[in-house]
Parts: sequence; C-alpha cells; structure tokens
Amino acid sequence: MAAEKKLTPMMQQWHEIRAKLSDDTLLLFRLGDFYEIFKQDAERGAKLLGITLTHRHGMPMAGIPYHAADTYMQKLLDRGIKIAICDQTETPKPGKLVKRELTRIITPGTRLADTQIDANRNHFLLALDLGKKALQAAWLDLTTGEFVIASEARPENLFAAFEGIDPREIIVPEGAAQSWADTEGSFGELYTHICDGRAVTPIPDYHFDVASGTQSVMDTLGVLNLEGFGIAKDHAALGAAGALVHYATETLCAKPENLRQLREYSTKRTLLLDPATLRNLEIFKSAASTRQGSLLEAMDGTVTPPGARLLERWLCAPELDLEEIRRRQDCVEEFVAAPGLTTELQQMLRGIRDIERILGRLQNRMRNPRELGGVRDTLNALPGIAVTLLEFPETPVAAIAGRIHNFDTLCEKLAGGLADELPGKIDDGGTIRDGYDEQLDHYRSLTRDSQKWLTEFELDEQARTGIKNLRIKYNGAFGYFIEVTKANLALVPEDYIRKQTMKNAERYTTDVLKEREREILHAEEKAIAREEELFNGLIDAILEYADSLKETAAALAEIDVLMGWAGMAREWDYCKPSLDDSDRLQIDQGRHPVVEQMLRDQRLGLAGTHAFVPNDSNLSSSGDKLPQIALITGPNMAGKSTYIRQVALIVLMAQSGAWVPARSCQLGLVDRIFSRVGASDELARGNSTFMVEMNETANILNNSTERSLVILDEIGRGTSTYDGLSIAWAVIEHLHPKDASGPRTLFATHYHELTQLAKTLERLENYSVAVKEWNDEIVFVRQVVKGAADRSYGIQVARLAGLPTTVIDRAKTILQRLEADDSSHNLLRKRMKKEKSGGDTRDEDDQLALF
Ligand SMILES: Nc1ncnc2c1ncn2[C@@H]1O[C@H](COP(=O)(O)OP(=O)(O)OP(=O)(O)O)[C@@H](O)[C@H]1O
Repeated sequence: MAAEKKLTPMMQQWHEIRAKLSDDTLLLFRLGDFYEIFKQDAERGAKLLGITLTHRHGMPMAGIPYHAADTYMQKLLDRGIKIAICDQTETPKPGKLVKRELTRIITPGTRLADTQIDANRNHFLLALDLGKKALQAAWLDLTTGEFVIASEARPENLFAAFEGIDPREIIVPEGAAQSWADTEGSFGELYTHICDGRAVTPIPDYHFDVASGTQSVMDTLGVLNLEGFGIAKDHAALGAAGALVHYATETLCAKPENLRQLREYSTKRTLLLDPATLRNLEIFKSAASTRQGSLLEAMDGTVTPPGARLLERWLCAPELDLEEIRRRQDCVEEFVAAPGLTTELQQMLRGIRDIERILGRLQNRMRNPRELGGVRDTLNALPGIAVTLLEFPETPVAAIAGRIHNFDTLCEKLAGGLADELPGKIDDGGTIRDGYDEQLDHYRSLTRDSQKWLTEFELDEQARTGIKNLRIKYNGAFGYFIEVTKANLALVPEDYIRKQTMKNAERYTTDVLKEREREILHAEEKAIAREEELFNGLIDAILEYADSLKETAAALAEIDVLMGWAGMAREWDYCKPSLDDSDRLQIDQGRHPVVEQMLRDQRLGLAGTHAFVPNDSNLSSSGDKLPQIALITGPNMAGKSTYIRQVALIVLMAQSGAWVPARSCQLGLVDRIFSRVGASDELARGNSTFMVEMNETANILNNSTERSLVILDEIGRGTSTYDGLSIAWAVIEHLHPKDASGPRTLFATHYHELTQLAKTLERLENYSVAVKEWNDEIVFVRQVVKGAADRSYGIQVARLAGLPTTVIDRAKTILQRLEADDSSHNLLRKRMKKEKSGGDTRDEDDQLALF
C-alpha cells in the first residue's frame, strides 16, 4: 500500500487503465508526442520492437514517437500481439492531469487502419463453437462490415470455407481450445490445422450464449428481428455471432457501427473445396506459398482492392446456382464484346478509392481528412462510370449498373466543404475550404492577422532594442516568446519579462505580447474546434448515405472482377462454358490456366520452350456413352498431373462464373471437388506422407457423391509397391459402384497393372499421355490419347534430369533383370506386353484373380 501511495496521479491513471486489460495486451499510453510503455509492458515491448528500455525511479519504461506509431504497431500485430491504445482525450492544460481513455484495442483480427491491413484481402475474425450436433461459426470483417454465420453438422465441410476466408484471428470459448485440439479424428486435426500460425483468443463461454447473442446481434445491426436476412431467431450460430459482436465492441471500445447485414453461409449452396484440395490445386497460394503460380493470380484481372477481395470470395465459394453462374458469364460476355469500353471503364475504376473500407473506418471513429477526400474523388468519378455503363442497355451489366446510386447532393456538399489539398490529421488545420463557413473564416482571419502582427512586432522590437537577431518564436510548452542571444543581453530593455533560460539565449515576453498571445491561441483553438465540428458534419452527411455507398461499392467490385475475367478471356482465348444439371463433363481442347500462362512467360525468355498442348476430357457419372473414371497412365513428366488438375480448375472457374481455357465446355454442376495430388506440407505437423495420402483418400471415399469430381494422382505411391497397388485397386473399385453412378473421376497412376480394371469395370476407360521414342530418348508430346501406356520411361526421364551415366546404365541393367524375373508382380506387366503383341494370356488371367 505504501508503494501505491507514492504513485503520481498520472501513474495512478495508468494503473487504472492497465487493470482493465488482460496480461497479454501491451498498453501504449499517450504522453505528449510519445506513446509510453511502462513496467512489465515496457520490458516486453522494448524486446519486441528493438527499442531502448530506460528506468525512471527504478520503473522500466520505453517510448515510441506518436508520428511513427503505425510502423511500430504493425510490427507488434504481425507478431500476434494485442495492443491497447490509451489517448489524451482533452487538450493538455498546464498543471492539470490530462484526461486519458482507452480508445482502441487492436488485435490481429480487428485492425482497421489502412497501414495495418492488406488492401486486396479480407481480414476476417472467426468465432467457433462446437455444439452437440453441429459446429457453429460466425465470421466478420470489421474493415468492410461483412458478417456471416454458419451451422454445419459435418464440421469438415465448414473447415473448407475457413481455409478460403483465411481468418486473421479465431475466437473460441475458454477451455475449449485445448480439448478441441486433442479431439481424436478429423475434427481435432482440422481445428489444429486452421489455428496453425493464427492468433487464437479464448473468451468466457457465456459470450457464446445463443439468446443473448441474438439480442446483441440485433442491437448492433439495428433491427428488431433477423427475418429480413432470412435467419431464424434461434439460429444456433447466433451464439458465435454474439461472441464476435462482444469481442469487436470490446476492442473498438464502442459498438461496431458498420455492421448492417448478416448472411448465412450454407455448404449446400456452394461448391465445396476441402482444405487439402485448396492447397493441392494451388488455388490461393502456390506450392511455394506464394501468390505467384496460384489460380487466384492467374484469374486476377482486377484493378481495385475491393475487386480483388471479391474475386477471392467468389473463388473460395463457387456457385451451385445456375442462374447466378449464367448472370456472371453473361456479363463477361458483354465485356468481351466491348473491349474499348471495358478498357475505358477499367481506367476509371483505377481512380476510385476503397469506399467499403473508408466507410468501415469512418463508422468506427477512425477519421482523417484524406479519407473524406477519397470519398469525394470517388463520387466525382461515378457519373462517368455510370454513363459508360449506359452503353450496355438492357443487359446483365446494366442490372449491375442499376446498383450504382446518384450522390449529386453529397458530392456538392463535399466539393463545397473540403479543401483541394487535405491534411493527414484534422488538428493540422486546413481541411475545410475557405468560404464554406463564416465563423471559421472569421477565426482564420484573426489568426492570419496575428501572423502579420507578429512579423511587424518582431521588426519593431529589433528597431527599438537594436538587437538585429531578435526573434519572435513559438513552442507548445511556453507559447510565444522573444528570443535574445547571450551576446545581446545587455541590450534587453527593462520591460522584458524573463520566461526561460537557454544555453545560448534568454527567452522573454512583454505585456503586449502576452495579450496578443492570448488572442491568437484563442482564435486558433476556436478555429480548430469549429473545423472539427464542420468535419464531423461532413462525415455525418457521408454516413447518411452509408447503405447506398456500400451498394455502389459492391456493384463496382463486381464490375471490376467481371471485366478482369473478360480481359483474360480475350487475351487467352477462353470460352463461355455451358452449365446444366446433367451428369456430364465435356471439355474440348482444355488447358491448364496457370501452366499455360507460365509457359508463355518462359517462352519469351527461353527459346525452344513449347506452347501448352490442349487436351479433351469427357466424363459422365452414370457412364452413359462417356466413362465415369478416366485412368491415365504415361511416362514421368508426360503431363498427367497437369492434365487432371486442369479439369478440376476448369470446373472451379466455370462454377465461379468465369470463362474457361478450352475451345468448348459442357458441365453438369459439380457439388464438390476432391483431390489427392502431390506432396503435402503436413510433414511438419507430424504426419507421414503416406498417412496424409490415406487421410485424404479416406475423406474422398467417405464424402464424395455422384455429383462430385474426384482427381487422384498416384495413390499408394507412399508405401511398398504391392500395398500401394492393392490400395489403389480397391479405391478405384469403391469409386465405381456396381449398377449405380459414381463421381466423375480422373485417376493418374504409374501402376500400369491398374489398366486391367477396364476389363471388369464398365465405366472405366484407359487413357495415356503419349510420348515419342527416338533413339532411346523420349520426346514429350503432351497429348492425352485413348488406351493404356505400356511403360514409365522413368530411366529416360532420370537421364533428362541429369543423373550420372553410370547410374543410368546400372539402372537399365537392374530393370532388365527385374523384368526377366518371374515374380507375380511382373505377371501383369508381362501379360500386358503379350496382350499388346496379340499373345495368349489365359494362364495369367487365372493369376489375376489375385487382384
Ligand atoms: N499439356 C501440356 N502442354 C505443355 N506442357 C505441359 C503440358 N502438360 C504438362 N506440361 C509440362 O510438363 C511438366 C510435367 O508435367 P506433369 O507434372 O503433369 O507430369 P506427370 O506426368 O504428372 O509427371 P510425374 O508422373 O513425374 O509426376 C509440367 O511442369 C509442364 O511444364
């Protein structure tokens, strides 16, 4: 207690505020031009930020300059640290403790400042709760106001969506986090996976209560019920939504003001992509974890950040609604047919600002004059965009254009009120245009007159005292003063009153200067206060239009994505796919969108690289005239993986509403894409390659339907040949139910033995990727043809890879011996050889019963 008594009033204030925060939060305490960090926070902060730790009266402290705070905050947030900001909430007065309040807590999932967020990506905060029957989830992007709930009896279906939304922070009920991670089976694994590398924040369980959650969601949205959003009052995920609202309110230190809508995500309305497929198909990130080389990058022709964000949302939730898919496709078609207008529109879109996020900040009390300038400039650009869109009358594009509102009144108000050049902060002055407000003009003229007066006063005093270098100066602590250097002290007149002694100068004031100082400061203070009032008035005027601004921003984002797709369609000669409810998939001359682009880029630099070779794909789940399963064999490096992936990517693109890299494409809607391809990054998580492969395969066998698309690449290669072959064999049989339909499947393999399945499975057809042999060398022609391949040409490919000749020669010898060996494994191969040469295979058929 004795120690407590000694605290200065300011430290008492610090203690009171610090006590409201959790231990892991770092408190930044505004002190003049610095944010100070004290005590235990100082030790932690100094280490994390690499700044000097000092001690005052034994108390550790560290400080960061207010003007550079953004950079330091960014560093802390990137390390997953929560920051609490305590600001001065009144103008400091000498001798009085300034009022301070917590103004914000910033966590990885609740950042708002544009310097702290990625413009092209959403920043979602995700809340999870596992009920007895279902997983409840809600996610919210505070920067844009997007707010979604979901409830799913099969949690694995939702984890696919989470992978796509890529949450920055996950809120869970206290106590649950560890027990969920320890849950046996897929839930535990998926939960651990989604938490990996993300901030996880436990909050008390009662914040997940459905009844109180519903109430706080309704209060925040400003509605009396949720029927307008098609959501039942007792929707089980409203508990998670309530937890989000609570957390957002706590961190913003106020109710989030930009939440206006709530949407339900349903796995039944979306083509599902499980996390493994998103990774395997390199949808959002390449295998090297970069955007480059991903489908997202190859499909991104957007020119605005909201467009880029919408593209990502569309790609992680491709549609099952034919009408919506066709609407998007038709818009792309309009833009494809009007390249000139499209380029013009794109040019205009480049000039607009991110209204959705500006609104988010304005509504949540992060206001600076330049944001208003952004709204003004964007509104000025809208009529031009709207007029250009009128060139698409009575088309789906015109329907989107119809969602762009008219803001003439607001435009006029902002043009009249805002200065042309805007400062970064309202306190800097100069936000409001001269002539907009009489009162402000009056204070400003007083200040301007005073500046003139001060200049004249300086000249007069120089003349009166004979001190040529006498200066009138100003600083925040001492106000206005007359500065005289030490050498001229003898000339200082009697009426000068000493204010401060410096090393080389003395500072004085006079009664006249004191009087004038009072007037000037008063006028400046009044001017700033009036300017702030007017500034808030303009913000209120903007916020009155919040809903129509949001709708306009959403329409512009759509136009941006669709024009980007049209640009791609023209540049890469894509076709408009035709989608229906059938069970077929027919792609004529399909290409891999990413590999094709990479090959062209390489070709520019590397002579001799070939262009992408297109291939057809034809499947139907009932096996009606087309196979249900395509089994693809072929040499290493021939292009098997590329081929099967391209089919999956084309389906995903088509159901997102984009055009696709093919000459033509007919597609019966796919409900899920499953993949088991390539190595995975699971090794670091303690799973072996084979284990991962089997987990993914199990998921496919358990969850695929006859509407699904399954692509499997080299199943079973992670174990011994016999085990692998047997598993692959059984997997194919499972995917080919007797007398029923099965998922449309592409299966690439090096087990040539599997090609025999075509004899027993009527809906399976063999294909191979052709190569030409020339002088014991192979030439890749990348053509997929009907019929099985006879060998792997592994040794030839190894030679291409640069294995030493001695190793290649030795491998050939071993291969010859193995092929001569009469093992049961080679029976199949021998049999195939005989078959090819028209020999008798009856003996081996008996042996085949083994499989
Ligand atoms: N249709 C194509 N046109 C042009 N180049 C292609 C085509 N398909 C594949 N390639 C090129 O060939 C390379 C190898 O393809 P891919 O990995 O698909 O072969 P693979 O048969 O699956 O090989 P492995 O069996 O060794 O895994 C790709 O990286 C790509 O550059």
